[in-house]
Amino acid sequence: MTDNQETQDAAAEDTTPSGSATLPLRQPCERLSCHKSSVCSRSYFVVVMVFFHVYIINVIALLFYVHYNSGQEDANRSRDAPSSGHQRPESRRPPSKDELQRDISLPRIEGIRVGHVQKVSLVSGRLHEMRTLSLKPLLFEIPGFLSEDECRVVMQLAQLKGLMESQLMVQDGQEELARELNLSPEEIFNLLDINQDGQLQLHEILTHSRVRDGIWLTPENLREIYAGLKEHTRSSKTSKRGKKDKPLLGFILCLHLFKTFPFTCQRVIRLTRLPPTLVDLSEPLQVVRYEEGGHYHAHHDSGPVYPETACTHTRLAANASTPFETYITVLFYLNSVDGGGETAFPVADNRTYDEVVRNCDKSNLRVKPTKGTAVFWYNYLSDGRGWVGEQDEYALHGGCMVTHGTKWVANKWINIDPDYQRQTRYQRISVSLPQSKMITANTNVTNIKVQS
Ligand SMILES: O=C(O)CCC(=O)C(=O)O
Ligand SMILES: [Fe+2]
Repeated sequence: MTDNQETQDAAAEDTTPSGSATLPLRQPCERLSCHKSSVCSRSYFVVVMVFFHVYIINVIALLFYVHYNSGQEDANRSRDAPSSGHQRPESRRPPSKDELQRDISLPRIEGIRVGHVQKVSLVSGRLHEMRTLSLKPLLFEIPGFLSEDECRVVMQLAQLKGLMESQLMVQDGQEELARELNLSPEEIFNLLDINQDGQLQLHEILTHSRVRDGIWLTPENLREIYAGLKEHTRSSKTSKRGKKDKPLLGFILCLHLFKTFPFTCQRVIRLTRLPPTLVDLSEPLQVVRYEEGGHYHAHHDSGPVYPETACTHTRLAANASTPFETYITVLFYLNSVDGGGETAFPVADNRTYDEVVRNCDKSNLRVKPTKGTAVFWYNYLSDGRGWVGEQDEYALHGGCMVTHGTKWVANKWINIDPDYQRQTRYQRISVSLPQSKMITANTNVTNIKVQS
């Protein structure tokens, strides 16, 4: 034994209670050659055992983590999966406690900085780009959100609906539009048959009974449509389109939207990352058409939605004392406008403007309408705890005057009651209602306003 070794062994025996204080003094090969009965080997044994246990615990924790996460992903996937064809959204079944908890939190997209582009997965097999247009309000632009075909169909359907508003019977000229939609009677039936049970319940027709703000089809109107449809469906197998089509054609436009918009709704959920229940229970799409000279003065969308003007589903919860607010606006451009028609945000990112803007040119930010593009913004700030805070004054916006051509847009307003308790109560009641009582109007074009 060398002097050096003796010194080191002495040091090893003179160890602290943990026994580890002397270990770094040894060379690795020397440590291995320690005698079994020495303090050194006992400390080693303890250290190795500790490491071993920590390792095992880590492995177990990792396995738990992987298991838990894959479960979450499955749940998310089934939640996010586009409702193919005629499937109803999952939210129709009563949610579990966990789902409810998740469904009442409000994630917010980060804007990062003006001009920042992030990829979003809205449809399978394709990524969309989402560009931050302003941070105040938090405003994004997504080119190509709707396809050309989708824009066309929404405009045609809205046109048909507009024409239908005066009467249910199809007039000359409307037939041409209806023919363009090219729907077979079976397709019409399918579109009506929301729950796909092969039968038409009255509530499936009632869902679309709102003609325009505050005006509903009468029970008599509905009975006529219902009778006409049954007759039509029966005769359609044997005869070609004939006179019987007529009462139906006016109605197609409401129904067809079921086919067109569930996907839009799904995309909005993916885009905003909001709980599906919330989007599902919000107002139906509203279509707006501006003729030349048409414009919309600067305003906030976040005004309350009162029962007289709220759509079917919001009527369930909204009453004069508990109005819902428009938390998010998603605005779709259905066509590119030949001249003017920009959506203006007069005070975006810079509160320099102190009067109601009448001149679009002076707005801080103007978005040019481009077919298929969607823009969306938050009308409310966050309260910092994941819930609705103050109304965002920067969300002031308007539609500039259309100088050439026509402008078509559609609004999807996502409604929320800023009162957390009321909102959660509302969601709980709505999602646990049986489907037949659940009034789902989330895919209905409700109105055409001409702003002039
Ligand atoms: O037409 C636009 O660009 C804006 C429309 C709008 O703000 C609205 O309909 O509330
Ligand atoms: Fe607006």
